[in-house]
Amino acid sequence: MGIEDTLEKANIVLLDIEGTTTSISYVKETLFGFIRSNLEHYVKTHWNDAEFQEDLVVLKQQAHKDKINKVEGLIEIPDGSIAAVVKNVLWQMDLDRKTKALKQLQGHIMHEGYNNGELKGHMYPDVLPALKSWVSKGKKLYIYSSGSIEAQKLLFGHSEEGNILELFSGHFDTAVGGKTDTASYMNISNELNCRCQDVLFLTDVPKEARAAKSAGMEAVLVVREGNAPLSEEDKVSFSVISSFPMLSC
Ligand SMILES: CSCCC(=O)C(=O)COP(=O)(O)O
Ligand SMILES: [Mg+2]
Repeated sequence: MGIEDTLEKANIVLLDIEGTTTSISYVKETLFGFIRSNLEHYVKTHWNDAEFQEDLVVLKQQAHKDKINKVEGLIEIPDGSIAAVVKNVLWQMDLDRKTKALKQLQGHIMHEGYNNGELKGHMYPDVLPALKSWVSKGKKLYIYSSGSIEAQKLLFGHSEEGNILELFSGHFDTAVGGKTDTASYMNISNELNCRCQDVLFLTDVPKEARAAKSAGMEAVLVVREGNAPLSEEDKVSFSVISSFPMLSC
């Protein structure tokens, strides 16, 4: 099967963000840099907000789980300690953890940056024209990212190219499961009421591509400047593209 047939066969395109639509440096340096710089101030000024109190409950639940699992380096969160919350979040960010607790709070902190114009979601220049063309051909587009659905909507709702949310038919985050778990892709196909074979998943991470493929989806690896290099085995196992139009007929 040629690479163009891969897109032709799929009714649904499921897209990863970091390393696929958007540079890793935007996520790691700009977005996470904004969160690191604003974290302490955010925690202090939102401490009594209902939304932050909910985030705190989830952070504490995660810390409790980490304690039971003897996670190395864990920063515990005693009641009322702003400093411990900040340290715990920075520790999780240093490890690039994908916990619900971290991603939920990150989404809430970045909200302010997108709303005041300090943050604009990065997209590679080939992404928007390709997405428009795929939608015009009847494809349905969905996002699946470790970033919370709220963070996904902020990025594409305040992108460098404007609000492009209308191109997407829906969003998934780790509420359906982790991105390297096969079951997550089955959960997505169940939620979309489609067969896994109808879905093409685009990602930069071979483990995610393997999980999607094990579920029965088609998966294509995306290489972008700054992404981790692919192994020879990955290059043999998957089609590899360096820009989205490489999939279009
Ligand atoms: C939605 S923007 C923030 C992305 C993020 O938090 C992250 O961990 C990247 O995850 P992805 O699954 O898009 O590689
Ligand atoms: Mg990625």
